[in-house]
Amino acid sequence: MPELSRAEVAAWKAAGTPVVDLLGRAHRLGPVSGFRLGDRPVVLVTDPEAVRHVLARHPDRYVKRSHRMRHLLGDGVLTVDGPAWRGQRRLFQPQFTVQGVRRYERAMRDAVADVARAWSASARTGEPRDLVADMRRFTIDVIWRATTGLPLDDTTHRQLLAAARIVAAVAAIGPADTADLERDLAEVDAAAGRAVAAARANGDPGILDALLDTVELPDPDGRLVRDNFVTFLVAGYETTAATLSWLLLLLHDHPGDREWALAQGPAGSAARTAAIRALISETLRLYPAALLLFRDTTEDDVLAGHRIGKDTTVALCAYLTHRIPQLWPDPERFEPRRFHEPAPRPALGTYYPLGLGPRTCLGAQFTLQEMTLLAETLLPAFEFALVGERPRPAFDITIHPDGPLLARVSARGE
Ligand code: HEM
Repeated sequence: MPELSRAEVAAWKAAGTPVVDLLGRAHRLGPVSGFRLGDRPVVLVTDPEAVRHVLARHPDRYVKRSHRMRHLLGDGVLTVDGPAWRGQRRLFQPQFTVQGVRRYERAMRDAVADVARAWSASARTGEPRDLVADMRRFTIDVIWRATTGLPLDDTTHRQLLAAARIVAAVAAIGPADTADLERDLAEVDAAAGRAVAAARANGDPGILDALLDTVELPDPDGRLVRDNFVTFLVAGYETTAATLSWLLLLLHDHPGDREWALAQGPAGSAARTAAIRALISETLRLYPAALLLFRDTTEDDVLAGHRIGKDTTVALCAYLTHRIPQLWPDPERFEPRRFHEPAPRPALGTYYPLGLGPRTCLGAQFTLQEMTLLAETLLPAFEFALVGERPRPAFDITIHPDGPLLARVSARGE
């Protein structure tokens, strides 16, 4: 297998450039390539056939092992593997189908209405807003409401933002300050405790109900329900907020595409929804929020004609697959019509912002629905003009804007 030399990896480290540069160098060697991080061999996979092999055809040979986020997420559905994972996934699955997520639509619409109210107020005063902060608050609000039935209050918002600091600290290469980590964990746990209590008291259906009602997965100390609340928060808020921030920035730069989507049909029509979904799909192609998916091999295998040994770490990078010109002509261009009929659906393994195979994103329909509802409400009602510096992509655990997206919002009539 083609491999980056230790000298090339050392040169990348010395240059201090983002990890995506290292990945890009390895990717140029071939569709499956290797490099070493310290003593650890890593195989980078970007080729669609190999992506299918790892994620969809042989998930038993390529498994999730010890997760860096275990300290924060505990034994929730994202981190565990084997029978423990299967039991939780089976329990939650019905709530996250296209039908299942309809039960959270009111929570989502109420959260969208709060954003629209805040934007209307800013449109009247002309005060710029940070749209990244707005999208973060919105996505936390949706998860909070879908769990508890209550709107997000400022204390809870502040406490749950601590989860993002923990994720960043664990992902950072240097040693984290454990005192800060423990303090942040206590903040998250305080809010998680209130979420679970409110979920138990709430008569409406919520995302934790499957666990609260079950006898299949006993949870006497309430740990599993806490772990899954934090899992849904961490898996669902920064990823969705980053995607919505990129969507707003891309539409700011490509106003013609926004007008195209709105012109496909009147408000509430299936035709308009399909076009808005195409805007979202193309945003997820250019900025698939989860930068890398990791798996470990349980046995020797042959991947794209290369032998790889047991206990090798495999990293899949949708960001690089989504920019292969042979798969995606003119890949850097924002072109939502790639995802709009009569365009064919992308072949399996060429497009996987939400993963693939049995461990595909549990919240896929949930996130698509919340993003669509937000876009359907805000795009026809507001214009926004950037003020200040334009954020660039930061490549951490997620691909997110590296700073605020300051914009002046104004009302527009449809
Ligand atoms: C744009 C937003 C989102 C993106 C890009 C995204 C992406 C992903 C990806 C790529 C995976 C697969 C990870 C792997 O194979 O290793 C995943 C898994 C997961 N996601 Fe999402 N996600 C998003 C939103 C959400 C939301 C809103 C929720 C919850 C409400 C959620 C819950 C989960 C869970 C629980 C898993 C683990 C599933 C399992 O292992 O069985 N995600 N997500």
